[in-house]
Amino acid sequence: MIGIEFFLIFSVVSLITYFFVLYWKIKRIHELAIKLPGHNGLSLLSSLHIIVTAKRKDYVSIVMSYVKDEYPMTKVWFMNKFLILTKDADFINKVFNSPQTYNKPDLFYKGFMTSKGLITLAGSEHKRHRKVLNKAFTSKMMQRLPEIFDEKAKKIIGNLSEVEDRGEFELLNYIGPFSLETFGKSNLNYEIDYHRSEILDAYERYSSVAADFLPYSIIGLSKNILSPTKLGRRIKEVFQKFHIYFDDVVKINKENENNNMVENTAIDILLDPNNGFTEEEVRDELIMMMLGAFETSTRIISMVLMMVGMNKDVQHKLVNEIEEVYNEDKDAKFSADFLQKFPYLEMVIKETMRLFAVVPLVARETSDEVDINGFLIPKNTTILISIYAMQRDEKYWGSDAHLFKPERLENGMEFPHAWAPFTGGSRICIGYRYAMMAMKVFLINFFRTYTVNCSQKFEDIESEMTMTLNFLTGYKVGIHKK
Ligand code: HEM
Repeated sequence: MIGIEFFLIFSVVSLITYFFVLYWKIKRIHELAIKLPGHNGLSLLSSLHIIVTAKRKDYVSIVMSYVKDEYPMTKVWFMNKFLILTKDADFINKVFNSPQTYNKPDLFYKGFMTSKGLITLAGSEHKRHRKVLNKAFTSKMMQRLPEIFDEKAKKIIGNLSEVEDRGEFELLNYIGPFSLETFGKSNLNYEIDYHRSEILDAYERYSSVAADFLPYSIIGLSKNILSPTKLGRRIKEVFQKFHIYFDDVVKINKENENNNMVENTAIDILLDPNNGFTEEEVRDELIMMMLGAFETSTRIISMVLMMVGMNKDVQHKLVNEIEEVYNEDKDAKFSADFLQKFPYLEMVIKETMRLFAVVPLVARETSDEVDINGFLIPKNTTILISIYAMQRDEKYWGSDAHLFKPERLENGMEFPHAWAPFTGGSRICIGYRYAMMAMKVFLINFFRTYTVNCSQKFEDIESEMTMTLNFLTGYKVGIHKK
């Protein structure tokens, strides 16, 4: 009897102590959180309710409904974890540039992705990797890219002849090879054959497990905890496939050390012993770079073709711009300078990326208390940045913010920080200029050969938000030879 009483008293005292320590730890966070503007936001119960009941396709509208216009942030409590959600351009710009908001939260990134690549690395390790890898993306390195992009674009456009004048077809199957094969040739010194490559199978499995894992990551679970479950085993299998593939790419590069196509590509830099990367770091960087490059570029090119296919006036203007440039010089070769001659094309791409932020939500974690535009944000706060909501905010883009109108960019942007599909600051996408160049080269080649039509109505597009934004309604267009 005494034993049970003692046990009960001990348990109650332990619980009280536990909650007291927890409370003490987060007291300061609470004190600061209360002073931040806005209503107190989501409680634990409402956060849980959303996570349990929401479908993936609802995530976009849920985020949109919680980023309020009247406040620069929405507060969310999850257990003892404090999060803020924001779409405020000035606030976001400061977050991208503050040393105290340099790191990523555990949420999705560390719990799921590989740990030694740029997307997840923290602090000085990230800085070291980034400084070295930046060398693969300098202006000098960019000069060799248009030729590779042009060769691959012409190959894909050749393949498109099998679907020309045959009604609408799914674009991703044709654009995917362009993004993946250019990535292989320019970053891995490796010719990937999209249709025969195991990497595609691994990638498709990855997309599916990443989406399934998302709700678990929000409640703080990592792939290690899930390892005994079916999902855990699927995740392990996907990463094993990536490892086998990239180990092979590394092996081939090492064997061909002396006859590399180009020096200083990403893989050359990673394998250079002077840079001191471990085997695991090399592999993780390659996986992350591929994940960063492939889906994003494929989706944006496809989205641009759909937008142009829906807007005859835009197509007319775009084709005119391209024809005028080539009328002046029929045999013009692609180069960074040459690509400057297509300002309307750039507007069309940027407007598509504004409406459809392919990475809709990014996150940072405060490593210390930090003043962001006059608001003191507590240490260990997760800042969720809704690029999607910011890029559709009427405050920055006017009452027609929800419409596709490349002309709005004619005289530059009134609020340049409100356009951030590659984010900003020191963790801005490393492939920003690479991606813009690749997309331009592909689209110029495309519009010299084909016209495009898309019967879908803009307002009927349904999107889902996982790690990237995806059109649930597909990416269908028809094409006609000019
Ligand atoms: C349209 C195409 C692309 C878009 C929209 C895009 C967007 C992004 C975004 C939003 C981030 C996250 C930055 C952050 O958390 O602040 C990112 C990071 C990254 N992207 Fe891209 N990306 C694209 C293409 C590429 C390409 C072509 C490559 C490689 C060749 C690439 C490699 C990376 C890497 C390695 C990172 C991590 C950078 C770091 O944390 O230092 N991306 N990208």
